[in-house]
Amino acid sequence: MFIEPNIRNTPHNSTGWIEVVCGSMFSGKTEELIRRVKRAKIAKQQVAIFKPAIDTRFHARHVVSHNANAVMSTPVPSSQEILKNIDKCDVVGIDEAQFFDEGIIDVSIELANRGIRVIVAGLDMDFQGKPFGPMPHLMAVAEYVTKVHAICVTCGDIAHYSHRLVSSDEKVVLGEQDIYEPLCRKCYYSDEKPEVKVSSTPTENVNGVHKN
Ligand SMILES: Nc1ncnc2c1ncn2[C@@H]1O[C@H](COP(=O)(O)OP(=O)(O)O)[C@@H](O)[C@H]1O
Ligand SMILES: Cc1cn([C@H]2C[C@H](O)[C@@H](COP(=O)(O)O)O2)c(=O)[nH]c1=O
Ligand SMILES: [Zn+2]
Repeated sequence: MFIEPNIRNTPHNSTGWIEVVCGSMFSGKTEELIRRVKRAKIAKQQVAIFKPAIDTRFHARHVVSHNANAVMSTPVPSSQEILKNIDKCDVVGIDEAQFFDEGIIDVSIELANRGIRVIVAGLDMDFQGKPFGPMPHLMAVAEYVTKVHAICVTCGDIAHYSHRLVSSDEKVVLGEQDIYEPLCRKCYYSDEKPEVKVSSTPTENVNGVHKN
């Protein structure tokens, strides 16, 4: 379990840093982000949480985990909006970071250089097993990287991949268990993995984002 190196910014350790929490879908990234943020609040720290505006699956103004744990957040259309929405705060949480533009890297560095603890959660890989958006760069510049894992729905092993169950080559297709399942390496690369369903017609298309 991740233990905060300096939970309190005393005059002796008033430096910022970047933490990345990454893994497949259902691996507990959001739960871990919420856990860290709640502990910061218990330590009477000022916390601000952001998520990309396209991610409205559960709630527009909350970051919500798959087991219904939730904290208030500000949806923003771009990474620059995070800087505009920061007042006085000690900790900034960013969920679904894979959906942000590349500017999220400099924004995270800028915040950490200002003395803020930045906690970034996101998918390390897309459904094809390719690095997702700004995540690899964020992992490189972070002081701390935590990889979390789901349970493979086929064999019960540790899952590292998000297998898409509908046929679409779009990088971004928002969805849940109906569209994705977490698989371990062996099951993901197996020829016997569950067949991809014929593409369903997207019900919504916001800025090129399909929402099934
Ligand atoms: N196959 C699975 N493996 C692990 N957790 C799962 C699985 N399917 C559903 N869950 C639920 O998902 C929760 C994690 O949700 P969440 O933090 O939102 O994950 P993430 O943000 O990584 O998608 C777990 O605590 C568990 O209740
Ligand atoms: C693998 C993969 C996922 N997505 C989408 C599906 C969900 O809406 C989010 C991930 O949410 P979670 O909090 O990690 O469960 O991302 C996508 O658009 N493209 C992909 O390849
Ligand atoms: Zn497996």
